[in-house]
Amino acid sequence: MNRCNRSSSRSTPKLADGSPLVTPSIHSLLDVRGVNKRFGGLQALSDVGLSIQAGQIYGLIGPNGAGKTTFFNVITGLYPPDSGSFTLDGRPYSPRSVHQVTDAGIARTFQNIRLFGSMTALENVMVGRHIRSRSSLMQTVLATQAFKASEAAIRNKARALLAYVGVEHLADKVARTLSYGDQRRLEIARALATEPKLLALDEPAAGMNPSEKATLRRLLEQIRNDGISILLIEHDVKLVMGLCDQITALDRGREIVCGSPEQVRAHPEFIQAYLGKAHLEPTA
Ligand SMILES: Nc1ncnc2c1ncn2[C@@H]1O[C@H](COP(=O)(O)OP(=O)(O)OP(=O)(O)O)[C@@H](O)[C@H]1O
Repeated sequence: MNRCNRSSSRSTPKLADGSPLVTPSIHSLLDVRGVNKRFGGLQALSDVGLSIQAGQIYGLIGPNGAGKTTFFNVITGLYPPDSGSFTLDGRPYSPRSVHQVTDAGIARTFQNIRLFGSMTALENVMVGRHIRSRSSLMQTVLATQAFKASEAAIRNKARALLAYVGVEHLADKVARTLSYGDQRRLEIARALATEPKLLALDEPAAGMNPSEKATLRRLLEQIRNDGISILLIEHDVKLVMGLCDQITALDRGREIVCGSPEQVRAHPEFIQAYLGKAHLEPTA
């Protein structure tokens, strides 16, 4: 059962008279319940769920082998679940294929970066943008005025997205020559090009140095402030605790705790999963 407290832990900014700066639009964006997934004899997920409110950064954490990537892959259409129900933006949602997931409004990045290595940074983002292009095959073949205008718009939007994630100066560089941190940001730009409601990031800070992590954190906060919700798997607990509104911690395929960073940090099973039993035993 998903025991998560569904309200956001962050308070709405207030004006001097105490009224809210913006009218909070709290509604459930993604609701996932009762997901089970078995690989042969291994129960990788047991009755796992989560509820992401619009405007939240939601963290999925847990030790190695906890089931985070499996759950992510189920939500993003890579693995069919054995059971589970899904609602996105109030509508039933079937994550049956990557295309269906993108059309529904979820974009993702991968633990092992999956860029088109021999294409430029700009071309990589244009590929993501083409998914939203309205050009028909005939327009493409005939290279009509409408098609040319659409291509120019896609190029401009892709450039704007590179600027948004801070790598516009690398637009014409071949993707595989970019630094690790820049490749991760490029992957985020490509995912944003599909205009998602929810951006799902699998270990976005992996391999980053502290300064790259600080830049990433600012970027993710910016994306959230611009109205796109985020689900992230991340091993850097400090980053997750500082960034996320709500967190689910998994261990051995089941939810051990779900709540605000403070609630998760204080939970005995979370402490045990991360620090081992010794930490819980009272000192003499
Ligand atoms: N395709 C698969 N076939 C068989 N077993 C799998 C498959 N994918 C994952 N598993 C197993 O399911 C369990 C959960 O793995 P998963 O990768 O989801 O964990 P994780 O929490 O993402 O771990 P990590 O932090 O190391 O990436 C592990 O025991 C793993 O070996």
